[in-house]
Amino acid sequence: MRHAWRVSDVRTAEQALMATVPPGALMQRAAAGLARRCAWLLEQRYGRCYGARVLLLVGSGDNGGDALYAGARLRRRGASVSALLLTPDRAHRGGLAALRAAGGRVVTELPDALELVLDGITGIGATGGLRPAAAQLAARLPELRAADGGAPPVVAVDVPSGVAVDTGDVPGVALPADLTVTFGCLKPALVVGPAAPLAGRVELVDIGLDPYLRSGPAVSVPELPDIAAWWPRPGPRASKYTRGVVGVATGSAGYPGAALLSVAGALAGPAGMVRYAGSAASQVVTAYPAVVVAESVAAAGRVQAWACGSGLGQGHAAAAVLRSVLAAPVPVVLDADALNLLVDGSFAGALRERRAPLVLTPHDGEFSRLAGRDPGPDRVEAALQLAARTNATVLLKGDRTVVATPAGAAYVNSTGTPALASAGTGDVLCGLLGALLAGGVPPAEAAISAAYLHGWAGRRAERAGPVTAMAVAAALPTPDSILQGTG
Ligand SMILES: NC(=O)C1=CN([C@@H]2O[C@H](COP(=O)(O)OP(=O)(O)OC[C@H]3O[C@@H](n4cnc5c(N)ncnc54)[C@H](O)[C@@H]3O)[C@@H](O)[C@H]2O)[C@@H](O)CC1
Repeated sequence: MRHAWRVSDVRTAEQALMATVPPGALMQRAAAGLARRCAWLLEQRYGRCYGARVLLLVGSGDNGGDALYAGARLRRRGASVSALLLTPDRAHRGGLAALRAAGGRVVTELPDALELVLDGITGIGATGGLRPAAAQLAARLPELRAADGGAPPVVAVDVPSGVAVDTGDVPGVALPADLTVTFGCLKPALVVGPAAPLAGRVELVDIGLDPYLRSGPAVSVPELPDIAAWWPRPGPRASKYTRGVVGVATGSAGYPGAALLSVAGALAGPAGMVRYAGSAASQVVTAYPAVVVAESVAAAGRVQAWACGSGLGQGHAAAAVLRSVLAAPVPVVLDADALNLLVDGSFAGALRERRAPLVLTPHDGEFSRLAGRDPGPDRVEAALQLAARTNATVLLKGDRTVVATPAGAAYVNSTGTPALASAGTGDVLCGLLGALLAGGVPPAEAAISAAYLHGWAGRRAERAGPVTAMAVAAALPTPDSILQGTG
Protein backbone atom coordinates (compact mmCIF):
# COMPACT_ATOMS: atom_id res chain seq x y z
CA MET A 1 0.00 0.00 0.00
CA ARG A 2 1.32 3.45 -0.85
CA HIS A 3 0.25 6.57 1.04
CA ALA A 4 -0.01 10.28 0.17
CA TRP A 5 0.28 13.14 2.66
CA ARG A 6 -1.05 16.67 2.55
CA VAL A 7 1.31 19.65 2.26
CA SER A 8 1.01 20.76 5.90
CA ASP A 9 1.98 17.26 7.10
CA VAL A 10 4.88 17.11 4.62
CA ARG A 11 6.15 20.48 5.81
CA THR A 12 5.92 19.49 9.48
CA ALA A 13 7.84 16.29 8.78
CA GLU A 14 10.43 18.14 6.68
CA GLN A 15 11.05 20.62 9.47
CA ALA A 16 11.55 17.84 12.00
CA LEU A 17 13.93 16.04 9.64
CA MET A 18 15.79 19.25 8.75
CA ALA A 19 16.61 19.80 12.40
CA THR A 20 18.65 16.58 12.31
CA VAL A 21 20.75 17.17 9.18
CA PRO A 22 23.15 19.90 7.94
CA PRO A 23 21.56 22.88 6.14
CA GLY A 24 20.76 22.18 2.51
CA ALA A 25 21.18 18.41 2.92
CA LEU A 26 17.59 17.62 2.00
CA MET A 27 17.71 19.65 -1.17
CA GLN A 28 20.92 17.86 -2.13
CA ARG A 29 19.28 14.47 -1.51
CA ALA A 30 16.32 15.54 -3.63
CA ALA A 31 18.52 16.93 -6.43
CA ALA A 32 20.74 13.85 -6.47
CA GLY A 33 17.75 11.53 -6.85
CA LEU A 34 16.21 13.79 -9.48
CA ALA A 35 19.42 14.00 -11.52
CA ARG A 36 19.90 10.23 -11.36
CA ARG A 37 16.43 9.58 -12.74
CA CYS A 38 16.81 12.23 -15.46
CA ALA A 39 20.14 10.70 -16.54
CA TRP A 40 18.51 7.27 -16.64
CA LEU A 41 15.62 8.62 -18.72
CA LEU A 42 18.04 10.28 -21.18
CA GLU A 43 20.00 7.05 -21.50
CA GLN A 44 16.81 5.03 -22.08
CA ARG A 45 15.45 7.41 -24.66
CA TYR A 46 18.57 8.63 -26.51
CA GLY A 47 21.22 6.12 -25.49
CA ARG A 48 23.29 8.78 -23.70
CA CYS A 49 23.19 11.60 -21.19
CA TYR A 50 26.39 13.16 -22.56
CA GLY A 51 25.59 16.01 -24.95
CA ALA A 52 21.81 15.90 -24.32
CA ARG A 53 20.23 19.35 -24.21
CA VAL A 54 18.33 19.87 -20.94
CA LEU A 55 16.14 22.87 -20.15
CA LEU A 56 15.26 23.79 -16.58
CA LEU A 57 12.08 25.80 -16.04
CA VAL A 58 12.79 27.54 -12.76
CA GLY A 59 10.24 29.21 -10.49
CA SER A 60 10.83 31.33 -7.42
CA GLY A 61 10.78 28.67 -4.70
CA ASP A 62 12.79 25.68 -3.51
CA ASN A 63 11.25 23.58 -6.26
CA GLY A 64 13.27 25.70 -8.69
CA GLY A 65 16.27 25.18 -6.39
CA ASP A 66 15.92 21.38 -6.77
CA ALA A 67 15.83 21.79 -10.56
CA LEU A 68 18.96 24.01 -10.55
CA TYR A 69 21.01 21.66 -8.34
CA ALA A 70 19.88 18.65 -10.42
CA GLY A 71 20.84 20.64 -13.55
CA ALA A 72 24.32 21.18 -12.12
CA ARG A 73 24.65 17.42 -11.57
CA LEU A 74 23.47 16.64 -15.10
CA ARG A 75 25.93 19.19 -16.48
CA ARG A 76 28.72 17.34 -14.66
CA ARG A 77 27.55 14.16 -16.41
CA GLY A 78 28.12 15.91 -19.75
CA ALA A 79 24.62 17.21 -20.53
CA SER A 80 24.23 20.71 -21.97
CA VAL A 81 22.05 22.43 -19.38
CA SER A 82 20.29 25.78 -19.62
CA ALA A 83 17.87 27.40 -17.20
CA LEU A 84 14.93 29.63 -18.01
CA LEU A 85 14.15 31.67 -14.92
CA LEU A 86 10.52 32.72 -14.60
CA THR A 87 11.31 35.34 -11.96
CA PRO A 88 15.08 35.94 -12.36
CA ASP A 89 15.42 38.13 -9.28
CA ARG A 90 13.86 35.41 -7.07
CA ALA A 91 15.55 32.28 -8.44
CA HIS A 92 17.23 30.06 -5.82
CA ARG A 93 20.67 31.63 -5.30
CA GLY A 94 22.62 28.59 -4.22
CA GLY A 95 21.13 26.49 -7.01
CA LEU A 96 21.89 29.11 -9.62
CA ALA A 97 25.49 29.47 -8.43
CA ALA A 98 25.89 25.66 -8.53
CA LEU A 99 24.55 25.50 -12.07
CA ARG A 100 26.83 28.28 -13.27
CA ALA A 101 29.86 26.74 -11.52
CA ALA A 102 29.17 23.45 -13.33
CA GLY A 103 29.05 25.23 -16.71
CA GLY A 104 25.28 25.61 -17.12
CA ARG A 105 23.80 28.78 -18.64
CA VAL A 106 20.79 31.00 -18.13
CA VAL A 107 18.65 31.62 -21.23
CA THR A 108 15.76 33.98 -21.76
CA GLU A 109 14.08 32.23 -24.69
CA LEU A 110 12.80 28.72 -25.24
CA PRO A 111 15.38 26.84 -27.38
CA ASP A 112 14.14 25.19 -30.61
CA ALA A 113 15.55 21.77 -29.88
CA LEU A 114 15.89 19.92 -26.59
CA GLU A 115 16.09 16.41 -25.21
CA LEU A 116 14.60 16.98 -21.75
CA VAL A 117 12.57 19.58 -19.84
CA LEU A 118 12.62 19.80 -16.02
CA ASP A 119 9.58 21.50 -14.59
CA GLY A 120 10.75 23.31 -11.45
CA ILE A 121 8.19 26.12 -11.68
CA THR A 122 6.21 25.24 -8.56
CA GLY A 123 6.19 22.43 -6.03
CA ILE A 124 4.21 22.04 -2.85
CA GLY A 125 4.18 25.81 -2.33
CA ALA A 126 1.95 26.42 -5.37
CA THR A 127 -1.30 28.32 -5.20
CA GLY A 128 -3.65 28.34 -8.20
CA GLY A 129 -2.86 27.31 -11.77
CA LEU A 130 0.19 28.44 -13.73
CA ARG A 131 0.57 32.20 -13.92
CA PRO A 132 0.44 33.74 -17.43
CA ALA A 133 4.20 33.68 -18.26
CA ALA A 134 4.50 30.03 -17.22
CA ALA A 135 1.23 29.14 -18.94
CA GLN A 136 2.53 30.64 -22.21
CA LEU A 137 5.73 28.60 -21.93
CA ALA A 138 3.75 25.44 -21.21
CA ALA A 139 1.63 26.03 -24.32
CA ARG A 140 4.78 26.20 -26.48
CA LEU A 141 6.46 23.05 -25.14
CA PRO A 142 4.66 20.66 -27.54
CA GLU A 143 6.29 22.54 -30.48
CA LEU A 144 9.77 21.53 -29.29
CA ARG A 145 11.64 18.68 -30.96
CA ALA A 146 14.35 16.40 -29.62
CA ALA A 147 17.28 14.91 -31.57
CA ASP A 148 15.17 11.83 -32.40
CA GLY A 149 12.37 13.97 -33.89
CA GLY A 150 9.95 13.32 -31.01
CA ALA A 151 8.76 15.68 -28.28
CA PRO A 152 11.24 15.98 -25.40
CA PRO A 153 9.97 14.33 -22.21
CA VAL A 154 8.93 16.59 -19.35
CA VAL A 155 10.05 15.64 -15.84
CA ALA A 156 8.10 17.32 -13.05
CA VAL A 157 10.05 18.15 -9.92
CA ASP A 158 8.06 16.89 -6.89
CA VAL A 159 4.65 17.63 -8.50
CA PRO A 160 3.54 18.94 -11.91
CA SER A 161 3.29 22.73 -11.77
CA GLY A 162 -0.21 24.16 -11.74
CA VAL A 163 -1.97 21.37 -9.82
CA ALA A 164 -3.66 21.78 -6.43
CA VAL A 165 -1.30 19.57 -4.43
CA ASP A 166 -3.65 18.68 -1.56
CA THR A 167 -6.74 17.87 -3.60
CA GLY A 168 -5.68 16.76 -7.07
CA ASP A 169 -7.75 19.51 -8.63
CA VAL A 170 -6.46 21.38 -11.69
CA PRO A 171 -7.65 24.94 -11.06
CA GLY A 172 -6.22 26.47 -14.26
CA VAL A 173 -3.39 25.68 -16.64
CA ALA A 174 -1.03 22.90 -15.49
CA LEU A 175 2.07 21.43 -17.10
CA PRO A 176 1.64 17.70 -17.85
CA ALA A 177 4.68 15.51 -17.19
CA ASP A 178 5.89 12.20 -18.54
CA LEU A 179 7.62 11.46 -15.25
CA THR A 180 7.25 13.03 -11.81
CA VAL A 181 10.12 12.61 -9.40
CA THR A 182 8.67 13.28 -5.97
CA PHE A 183 10.51 13.65 -2.69
CA GLY A 184 9.97 11.98 0.66
CA CYS A 185 6.38 10.80 0.10
CA LEU A 186 3.52 10.90 -2.37
CA LYS A 187 1.20 13.92 -2.40
CA PRO A 188 -2.58 13.62 -3.08
CA ALA A 189 -2.32 15.35 -6.50
CA LEU A 190 -0.12 12.49 -7.71
CA VAL A 191 -2.80 9.88 -7.07
CA VAL A 192 -6.26 11.46 -7.12
CA GLY A 193 -8.40 13.84 -9.16
CA PRO A 194 -7.76 15.27 -12.62
CA ALA A 195 -4.18 16.14 -11.59
CA ALA A 196 -3.14 12.50 -11.19
CA PRO A 197 -2.90 11.63 -14.90
CA LEU A 198 -0.84 14.81 -15.46
CA ALA A 199 1.96 13.37 -13.30
CA GLY A 200 2.78 10.56 -15.74
CA ARG A 201 4.90 7.85 -14.15
CA VAL A 202 5.63 8.71 -10.51
CA GLU A 203 8.95 7.86 -8.86
CA LEU A 204 9.68 8.47 -5.20
CA VAL A 205 13.07 9.65 -3.98
CA ASP A 206 13.76 8.69 -0.37
CA ILE A 207 15.07 11.73 1.50
CA GLY A 208 14.65 10.17 4.95
CA LEU A 209 11.20 11.62 5.64
CA ASP A 210 9.33 8.42 6.57
CA PRO A 211 10.00 8.38 10.34
CA TYR A 212 8.81 11.99 10.60
CA LEU A 213 5.46 11.50 8.86
CA ARG A 214 3.54 11.09 12.09
CA SER A 215 0.01 12.07 11.06
CA GLY A 216 -2.20 9.65 9.17
CA PRO A 217 -1.99 9.84 5.37
CA ALA A 218 -4.54 11.91 3.47
CA VAL A 219 -5.21 8.99 1.18
CA SER A 220 -3.84 5.47 0.66
CA VAL A 221 -3.36 3.63 -2.61
CA PRO A 222 -3.75 -0.14 -2.28
CA GLU A 223 -1.70 -2.27 -4.62
CA LEU A 224 -2.23 -5.73 -6.03
CA PRO A 225 -0.61 -7.59 -3.08
CA ASP A 226 -3.06 -5.79 -0.74
CA ILE A 227 -6.02 -6.82 -2.88
CA ALA A 228 -4.68 -10.40 -2.98
CA ALA A 229 -4.23 -10.45 0.81
CA TRP A 230 -7.86 -9.36 1.35
CA TRP A 231 -9.34 -11.82 -1.17
CA PRO A 232 -10.93 -14.75 0.70
CA ARG A 233 -9.51 -18.18 -0.04
CA PRO A 234 -11.62 -21.23 0.72
CA GLY A 235 -10.08 -23.71 3.15
CA PRO A 236 -10.27 -27.50 2.65
CA ARG A 237 -13.59 -27.72 4.55
CA ALA A 238 -15.24 -24.87 2.67
CA SER A 239 -18.79 -25.15 1.42
CA LYS A 240 -20.80 -22.76 -0.71
CA TYR A 241 -22.35 -21.43 2.49
CA THR A 242 -19.10 -20.88 4.39
CA ARG A 243 -17.72 -19.03 1.36
CA GLY A 244 -20.70 -16.71 1.53
CA VAL A 245 -23.93 -16.27 -0.41
CA VAL A 246 -24.49 -12.98 -2.17
CA GLY A 247 -28.00 -11.78 -2.93
CA VAL A 248 -28.48 -9.62 -5.99
CA ALA A 249 -31.59 -7.42 -6.06
CA THR A 250 -31.23 -5.51 -9.29
CA GLY A 251 -32.92 -5.06 -12.66
CA SER A 252 -36.59 -4.60 -13.49
CA ALA A 253 -38.94 -5.25 -16.35
CA GLY A 254 -37.61 -2.07 -17.95
CA TYR A 255 -33.95 -2.92 -17.30
CA PRO A 256 -33.41 -6.70 -17.26
CA GLY A 257 -29.87 -6.17 -18.58
CA ALA A 258 -28.83 -4.56 -15.28
CA ALA A 259 -29.70 -7.81 -13.52
CA LEU A 260 -27.54 -9.83 -15.90
CA LEU A 261 -24.61 -7.44 -15.52
CA SER A 262 -24.68 -7.28 -11.74
CA VAL A 263 -25.01 -11.07 -11.55
CA ALA A 264 -22.03 -11.40 -13.91
CA GLY A 265 -20.05 -9.17 -11.55
CA ALA A 266 -21.16 -11.19 -8.51
CA LEU A 267 -20.16 -14.47 -10.16
CA ALA A 268 -16.61 -13.15 -10.58
CA GLY A 269 -16.30 -12.59 -6.83
CA PRO A 270 -15.23 -14.96 -4.05
CA ALA A 271 -18.74 -15.91 -2.81
CA GLY A 272 -19.82 -19.56 -2.83
CA MET A 273 -23.25 -18.88 -4.28
CA VAL A 274 -25.16 -16.13 -6.07
CA ARG A 275 -28.88 -15.72 -5.45
CA TYR A 276 -30.88 -13.39 -7.66
CA ALA A 277 -34.14 -11.86 -6.47
CA GLY A 278 -36.28 -9.88 -8.87
CA SER A 279 -38.30 -9.67 -12.04
CA ALA A 280 -35.44 -10.76 -14.34
CA ALA A 281 -35.22 -14.17 -12.65
CA SER A 282 -35.94 -16.18 -15.80
CA GLN A 283 -33.43 -14.25 -17.92
CA VAL A 284 -30.81 -14.63 -15.18
CA VAL A 285 -31.20 -18.38 -14.75
CA THR A 286 -31.19 -18.91 -18.51
CA ALA A 287 -27.93 -16.98 -18.85
CA TYR A 288 -26.35 -18.33 -15.64
CA PRO A 289 -27.73 -21.75 -14.59
CA ALA A 290 -25.62 -21.75 -11.40
CA VAL A 291 -27.56 -18.80 -10.00
CA VAL A 292 -30.43 -19.61 -7.63
CA VAL A 293 -33.33 -17.30 -8.44
CA ALA A 294 -36.41 -16.03 -6.65
CA GLU A 295 -39.11 -13.52 -7.50
CA SER A 296 -38.52 -11.37 -4.43
CA VAL A 297 -36.02 -10.55 -1.70
CA ALA A 298 -38.32 -12.13 0.90
CA ALA A 299 -38.41 -15.40 -1.05
CA ALA A 300 -34.68 -15.50 -1.75
CA GLY A 301 -33.52 -17.43 1.30
CA ARG A 302 -30.48 -16.68 3.41
CA VAL A 303 -27.72 -14.46 2.10
CA GLN A 304 -24.62 -12.97 3.72
CA ALA A 305 -24.73 -9.70 1.78
CA TRP A 306 -27.00 -7.88 -0.66
CA ALA A 307 -26.12 -5.95 -3.81
CA CYS A 308 -29.05 -3.73 -4.72
CA GLY A 309 -30.05 -0.95 -7.05
CA SER A 310 -28.78 -1.24 -10.60
CA GLY A 311 -31.72 -0.93 -13.01
CA LEU A 312 -34.21 -1.33 -10.14
CA GLY A 313 -36.38 1.62 -11.14
CA GLN A 314 -37.67 4.22 -8.72
CA GLY A 315 -41.35 3.35 -8.26
CA HIS A 316 -43.17 1.69 -5.37
CA ALA A 317 -41.93 -1.78 -6.28
CA ALA A 318 -38.33 -0.62 -6.26
CA ALA A 319 -38.83 1.12 -2.91
CA ALA A 320 -40.25 -2.10 -1.45
CA VAL A 321 -37.20 -4.05 -2.64
CA LEU A 322 -34.89 -1.48 -1.06
CA ARG A 323 -36.83 -1.60 2.19
CA SER A 324 -36.49 -5.42 2.38
CA VAL A 325 -32.77 -5.27 1.62
CA LEU A 326 -32.11 -2.57 4.22
CA ALA A 327 -34.03 -4.58 6.82
CA ALA A 328 -31.68 -7.55 6.36
CA PRO A 329 -29.02 -7.66 9.11
CA VAL A 330 -26.19 -8.25 6.62
CA PRO A 331 -23.80 -5.96 4.69
CA VAL A 332 -25.46 -4.15 1.79
CA VAL A 333 -24.10 -2.31 -1.23
CA LEU A 334 -26.44 0.21 -2.84
CA ASP A 335 -25.99 1.53 -6.37
CA ALA A 336 -27.82 3.60 -8.99
CA ASP A 337 -31.62 3.66 -8.47
CA ALA A 338 -31.25 2.59 -4.84
CA LEU A 339 -29.15 5.69 -4.23
CA ASN A 340 -31.72 7.90 -5.90
CA LEU A 341 -34.43 6.36 -3.73
CA LEU A 342 -32.50 7.48 -0.63
CA VAL A 343 -32.51 11.12 -1.67
CA ASP A 344 -35.92 12.22 -0.40
CA GLY A 345 -35.12 11.00 3.12
CA SER A 346 -37.91 8.43 3.29
CA PHE A 347 -35.37 5.72 4.14
CA ALA A 348 -33.69 7.74 6.89
CA GLY A 349 -35.30 5.63 9.63
CA ALA A 350 -34.36 2.33 7.98
CA LEU A 351 -30.79 3.56 7.59
CA ARG A 352 -30.58 4.72 11.21
CA GLU A 353 -31.76 1.35 12.48
CA ARG A 354 -29.21 -0.63 10.50
CA ARG A 355 -26.25 -2.09 12.36
CA ALA A 356 -24.64 -4.06 9.51
CA PRO A 357 -22.24 -2.27 7.11
CA LEU A 358 -23.56 -0.21 4.23
CA VAL A 359 -21.63 0.73 1.07
CA LEU A 360 -22.85 3.44 -1.31
CA THR A 361 -21.39 3.60 -4.83
CA PRO A 362 -22.40 6.96 -6.38
CA HIS A 363 -21.10 8.55 -9.55
CA ASP A 364 -20.91 12.34 -9.51
CA GLY A 365 -24.58 12.89 -10.36
CA GLU A 366 -25.80 10.47 -7.70
CA PHE A 367 -23.33 11.98 -5.24
CA SER A 368 -24.71 15.47 -5.90
CA ARG A 369 -28.27 14.32 -5.28
CA LEU A 370 -27.31 12.44 -2.10
CA ALA A 371 -25.00 15.07 -0.63
CA GLY A 372 -26.89 18.10 -1.89
CA ARG A 373 -23.74 19.40 -3.57
CA ASP A 374 -21.21 18.41 -6.25
CA PRO A 375 -18.12 16.52 -5.15
CA GLY A 376 -16.21 19.71 -6.00
CA PRO A 377 -12.44 20.02 -6.29
CA ASP A 378 -11.58 17.88 -3.24
CA ARG A 379 -13.04 14.48 -4.04
CA VAL A 380 -11.44 12.75 -1.06
CA GLU A 381 -12.84 15.27 1.42
CA ALA A 382 -16.25 15.18 -0.29
CA ALA A 383 -16.41 11.38 -0.04
CA LEU A 384 -15.27 11.47 3.60
CA GLN A 385 -17.99 13.96 4.48
CA LEU A 386 -20.72 11.87 2.86
CA ALA A 387 -19.36 8.75 4.59
CA ALA A 388 -19.47 10.49 7.98
CA ARG A 389 -22.97 11.84 7.35
CA THR A 390 -24.45 8.53 6.20
CA ASN A 391 -22.34 6.25 8.42
CA ALA A 392 -21.64 4.29 5.24
CA THR A 393 -18.54 3.45 3.24
CA VAL A 394 -18.69 5.66 0.15
CA LEU A 395 -17.21 4.63 -3.19
CA LEU A 396 -17.14 7.78 -5.33
CA LYS A 397 -16.67 6.65 -8.92
CA GLY A 398 -14.26 8.31 -11.26
CA ASP A 399 -11.12 7.87 -13.27
CA ARG A 400 -9.47 7.53 -9.84
CA THR A 401 -12.28 6.10 -7.73
CA VAL A 402 -12.20 7.20 -4.08
CA VAL A 403 -13.32 5.01 -1.16
CA ALA A 404 -14.01 6.78 2.14
CA THR A 405 -15.01 5.27 5.47
CA PRO A 406 -17.14 6.76 8.25
CA ALA A 407 -14.07 6.40 10.50
CA GLY A 408 -12.17 8.85 8.29
CA ALA A 409 -9.90 6.62 6.18
CA ALA A 410 -9.65 7.27 2.45
CA TYR A 411 -8.33 5.15 -0.41
CA VAL A 412 -7.93 5.81 -4.10
CA ASN A 413 -7.89 3.27 -6.90
CA SER A 414 -5.02 3.42 -9.34
CA THR A 415 -6.28 1.06 -12.05
CA GLY A 416 -9.25 3.05 -13.40
CA THR A 417 -9.67 4.08 -17.00
CA PRO A 418 -12.03 6.59 -18.62
CA ALA A 419 -13.15 3.71 -20.84
CA LEU A 420 -15.19 2.44 -17.87
CA ALA A 421 -17.45 5.48 -18.20
CA SER A 422 -19.84 3.36 -20.25
CA ALA A 423 -23.37 2.12 -19.58
CA GLY A 424 -23.72 -0.88 -17.29
CA THR A 425 -20.14 -1.08 -16.00
CA GLY A 426 -21.33 0.17 -12.59
CA ASP A 427 -23.79 -2.75 -12.40
CA VAL A 428 -20.87 -5.15 -12.75
CA LEU A 429 -18.95 -3.33 -10.00
CA CYS A 430 -21.97 -3.47 -7.67
CA GLY A 431 -22.31 -7.26 -8.10
CA LEU A 432 -18.60 -7.87 -7.53
CA LEU A 433 -18.59 -5.67 -4.43
CA GLY A 434 -21.61 -7.55 -3.04
CA ALA A 435 -19.80 -10.86 -3.54
CA LEU A 436 -16.75 -9.57 -1.68
CA LEU A 437 -18.96 -8.45 1.21
CA ALA A 438 -20.66 -11.85 1.25
CA GLY A 439 -17.22 -13.46 1.36
CA GLY A 440 -16.57 -11.64 4.63
CA VAL A 441 -14.31 -8.86 3.33
CA PRO A 442 -14.80 -5.67 5.40
CA PRO A 443 -16.58 -2.83 3.56
CA ALA A 444 -13.65 -0.51 2.74
CA GLU A 445 -11.42 -3.37 1.63
CA ALA A 446 -14.28 -4.88 -0.38
CA ALA A 447 -15.00 -1.54 -2.07
CA ILE A 448 -11.41 -0.74 -3.02
CA SER A 449 -10.77 -4.35 -4.12
CA ALA A 450 -13.82 -4.25 -6.37
CA ALA A 451 -12.71 -0.91 -7.83
CA TYR A 452 -9.19 -2.24 -8.41
CA LEU A 453 -10.25 -5.42 -10.21
CA HIS A 454 -12.98 -3.59 -12.14
CA GLY A 455 -10.44 -0.98 -13.33
CA TRP A 456 -8.01 -3.71 -14.26
CA ALA A 457 -10.76 -5.49 -16.23
CA GLY A 458 -11.71 -2.21 -17.93
CA ARG A 459 -8.15 -1.73 -19.14
CA ARG A 460 -7.99 -5.30 -20.34
CA ALA A 461 -11.34 -4.99 -22.16
CA GLU A 462 -10.14 -1.71 -23.69
CA ARG A 463 -7.24 -3.47 -25.38
CA ALA A 464 -9.72 -5.69 -27.25
CA GLY A 465 -11.82 -2.81 -28.65
CA PRO A 466 -14.66 -0.54 -27.54
CA VAL A 467 -15.56 -1.34 -23.93
CA THR A 468 -18.92 -2.89 -23.11
CA ALA A 469 -20.09 -3.74 -19.60
CA MET A 470 -20.34 -7.44 -20.52
CA ALA A 471 -16.74 -7.36 -21.77
CA VAL A 472 -15.68 -5.84 -18.44
CA ALA A 473 -17.50 -8.58 -16.54
CA ALA A 474 -15.87 -11.22 -18.72
CA ALA A 475 -12.44 -9.70 -18.09
CA LEU A 476 -12.73 -9.61 -14.28
CA PRO A 477 -9.77 -11.48 -12.79
CA THR A 478 -9.00 -12.79 -9.33
CA PRO A 479 -5.98 -11.05 -7.76
CA ASP A 480 -4.10 -14.36 -7.76
CA SER A 481 -4.62 -14.76 -11.48
CA ILE A 482 -3.15 -11.30 -12.08
CA LEU A 483 -0.21 -12.05 -9.79
CA GLN A 484 0.42 -15.32 -11.60
CA GLY A 485 0.11 -13.62 -14.97
CA THR A 486 -2.92 -15.66 -15.98
CA GLY A 487 -5.57 -12.98 -15.31
N1 LIG B 1 11.29 21.79 2.45
C1 LIG B 1 12.17 20.81 2.26
O1 LIG B 1 12.80 20.31 3.15
C2 LIG B 1 12.40 20.31 0.91
C3 LIG B 1 11.73 20.90 -0.16
N2 LIG B 1 12.00 20.53 -1.40
C4 LIG B 1 11.44 21.26 -2.52
O2 LIG B 1 10.86 22.47 -2.15
C5 LIG B 1 9.57 22.58 -2.73
C6 LIG B 1 8.74 23.52 -1.92
O3 LIG B 1 9.39 24.76 -1.97
P1 LIG B 1 8.66 26.12 -1.67
O4 LIG B 1 8.03 26.05 -0.35
O5 LIG B 1 9.67 27.17 -1.88
O6 LIG B 1 7.51 26.17 -2.71
P2 LIG B 1 7.56 26.20 -4.31
O7 LIG B 1 8.88 25.86 -4.84
O8 LIG B 1 6.41 25.40 -4.73
O9 LIG B 1 7.36 27.71 -4.70
C7 LIG B 1 6.60 28.61 -4.03
C8 LIG B 1 6.83 29.91 -4.75
O10 LIG B 1 6.20 29.85 -6.01
C9 LIG B 1 5.39 30.98 -6.20
N3 LIG B 1 4.11 30.51 -6.73
C10 LIG B 1 3.10 29.98 -6.01
N4 LIG B 1 2.11 29.62 -6.85
C11 LIG B 1 2.51 29.90 -8.09
C12 LIG B 1 1.91 29.75 -9.36
N5 LIG B 1 0.70 29.25 -9.49
N6 LIG B 1 2.61 30.13 -10.45
C13 LIG B 1 3.84 30.64 -10.30
N7 LIG B 1 4.45 30.82 -9.12
C14 LIG B 1 3.80 30.46 -8.02
C15 LIG B 1 5.23 31.68 -4.90
O11 LIG B 1 5.47 33.03 -5.12
C16 LIG B 1 6.27 31.09 -4.01
O12 LIG B 1 7.34 31.99 -3.87
C17 LIG B 1 9.09 21.16 -2.80
O13 LIG B 1 8.05 20.99 -3.70
C18 LIG B 1 10.35 20.46 -3.20
O14 LIG B 1 10.54 20.54 -4.59
C19 LIG B 1 13.02 19.53 -1.70
O15 LIG B 1 14.20 20.24 -1.92
C20 LIG B 1 13.17 18.54 -0.59
C21 LIG B 1 13.34 19.18 0.73
